[in-house]
Amino acid sequence: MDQIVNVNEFQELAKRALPKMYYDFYSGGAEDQHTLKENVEAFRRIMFRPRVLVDVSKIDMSTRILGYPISAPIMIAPTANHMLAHPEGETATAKAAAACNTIMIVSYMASCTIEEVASSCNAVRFLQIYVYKRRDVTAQMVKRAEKAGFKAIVLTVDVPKLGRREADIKNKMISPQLKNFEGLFETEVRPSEGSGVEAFASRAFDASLNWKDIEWLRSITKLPILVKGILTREDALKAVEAGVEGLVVSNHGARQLDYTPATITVLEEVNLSKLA
Ligand SMILES: Cc1cc2nc3c(=O)[nH]c(=O)nc-3n(C[C@H](O)[C@H](O)[C@H](O)COP(=O)(O)O)c2cc1C
Ligand SMILES: CCCCC(=O)C(=O)O
Repeated sequence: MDQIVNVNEFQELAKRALPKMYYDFYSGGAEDQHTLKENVEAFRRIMFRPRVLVDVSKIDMSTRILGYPISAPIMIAPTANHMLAHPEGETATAKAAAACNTIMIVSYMASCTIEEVASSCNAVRFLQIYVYKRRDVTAQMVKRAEKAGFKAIVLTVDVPKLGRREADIKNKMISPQLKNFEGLFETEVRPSEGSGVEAFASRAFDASLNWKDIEWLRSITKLPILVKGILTREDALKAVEAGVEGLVVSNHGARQLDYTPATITVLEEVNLSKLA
């Protein structure tokens, strides 16, 4: 770790350290993985236009998200199953967020419980949620997050069905039972063929989720609501109409629908300050 000088080097180290099934789950995209490549390539096409002889002896990149100060406009996106990579799981990620003065969005599919993450440090935390057909289970998670001092709910809206992740299908990827749902809901599914994560998602996720359900979410929580997975101006406008407190423009790291544009390329289209 001491030898790392470029963040991209982490990927090669992770490949060496992790079982193939888990490395493929973390690093893979859906279908042809066209959008996965585009997410990187589109960033590469953006070049700097440097201006010189400006006093940069003091730089302040801090900003605020929902009123919470963060040291730079970088937050931790919700990602499932951190314990597949490290025994401390999301509690270690939360400590890193606290050390960097940023916000962690804890995944609904986290390996550690909401309460474990909350008591590990004082990072500002939001909870990402999926909506299960068993709405009572989702409602319970939201209540637990409120009680544990989470500051917002991030509703991920781009998984009506799990993306077709071909590596997970080939590896017969199994995600171990998630502690948050112990005694409530079985999350470890072992199909005889294909991806256990996909089999779980099609059993659990509510594919009927739609804009009206923002009202349902509003009725069960006082926390601010962010919608994650917007890629078009039309949907950004609908989210504003639905009265949410924020949007996360995202193609889910190319893990959902393939052949969507790279997220960075739609930011301008979705720019809220330009929405009329
Ligand atoms: C291994 C992995 C697991 C993920 N799990 C979740 C998840 O549980 N919930 C979610 O909303 N997004 C999940 N994502 C998507 C990320 O939150 C994020 O959208 C993606 O890494 C791309 O970043 P961007 O949205 O900032 O472009 C996951 C991504 C990866 C790589
Ligand atoms: C069953 C959902 C898995 C978490 C997720 O959102 C992802 O892997 O992208």
